[in-house]
Amino acid sequence: DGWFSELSSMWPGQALSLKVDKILHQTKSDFQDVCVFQNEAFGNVLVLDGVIQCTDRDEFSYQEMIANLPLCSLPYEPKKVLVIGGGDGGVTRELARHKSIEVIDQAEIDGEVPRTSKQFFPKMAVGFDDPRVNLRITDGLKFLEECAENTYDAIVVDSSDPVGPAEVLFQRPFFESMHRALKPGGVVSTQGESLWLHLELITEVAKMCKDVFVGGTVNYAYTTIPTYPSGQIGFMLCAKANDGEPFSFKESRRSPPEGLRYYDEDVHRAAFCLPKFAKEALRGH
Ligand SMILES: NCCCN[C@H]1CC[C@H](NCCCN)CC1
Repeated sequence: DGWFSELSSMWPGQALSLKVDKILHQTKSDFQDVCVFQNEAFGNVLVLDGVIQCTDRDEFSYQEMIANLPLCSLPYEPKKVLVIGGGDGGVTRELARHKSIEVIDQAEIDGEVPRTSKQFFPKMAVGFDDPRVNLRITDGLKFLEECAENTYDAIVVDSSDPVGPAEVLFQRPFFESMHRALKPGGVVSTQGESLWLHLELITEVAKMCKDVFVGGTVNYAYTTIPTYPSGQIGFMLCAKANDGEPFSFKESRRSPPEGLRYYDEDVHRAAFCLPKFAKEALRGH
């Protein structure tokens, strides 16, 4: 039997390998290679351009955290949220657990991803079945530039890495368009890469976010997830200023929805406890 190794210039000299029990799907969309294979340890594995996106066994860690760290930090009930990316549907599933939400808009650039997820990851694609979800196959940056200001309580950016279609989602114009689209006090949660692999990038993004979210709050948090390089991944969390109202992501203010397996209040607090080398880098000294 063959093995899949996640070789990438983004993490030189290292690569997670997973045994390929069976290749279930392989295609090339307008944007990227799409592959699904079966692995005895993690179930179905989704790979885009050779990079692991999610697996049956551990996807809940990332999806629950990227959605609940921002939403449970809000001091009020969110009504309108936006997902950029997230074509596998997992983040949408987690947002839909929040009953106060009335509208979940979603902009995913590659229609092949939801199509593939519906066929091979039904437990994630279930997110798209919720009547509040408006999935559009479109470029997230363009979607944001066209949406009215002060529209969303929360925006979740479930992106791939800053190589390929998602590169623009790590740059200033994109964060400025999110800031404009958020209501005062609104929050953003983005796929924020790993402290062990991309601390310089994370530090640059954090600095840029503090400039864009002037008067607001920017924090980095992380979760453990075995199938991402270094076994963990982080989230950049930004809150738009709201008339000088104090705000912090570090305490959850709303109780978590039912049915979670990773996120709770303790995990919320712990997610912001960074190792010394990262704290110092992010504090800018
Ligand atoms: N909805 C799940 C998709 C999550 N996106 C992935 C997050 C991890 C990333 N590689 C790991 C990067 C190394 N820090 C690929 C996209």
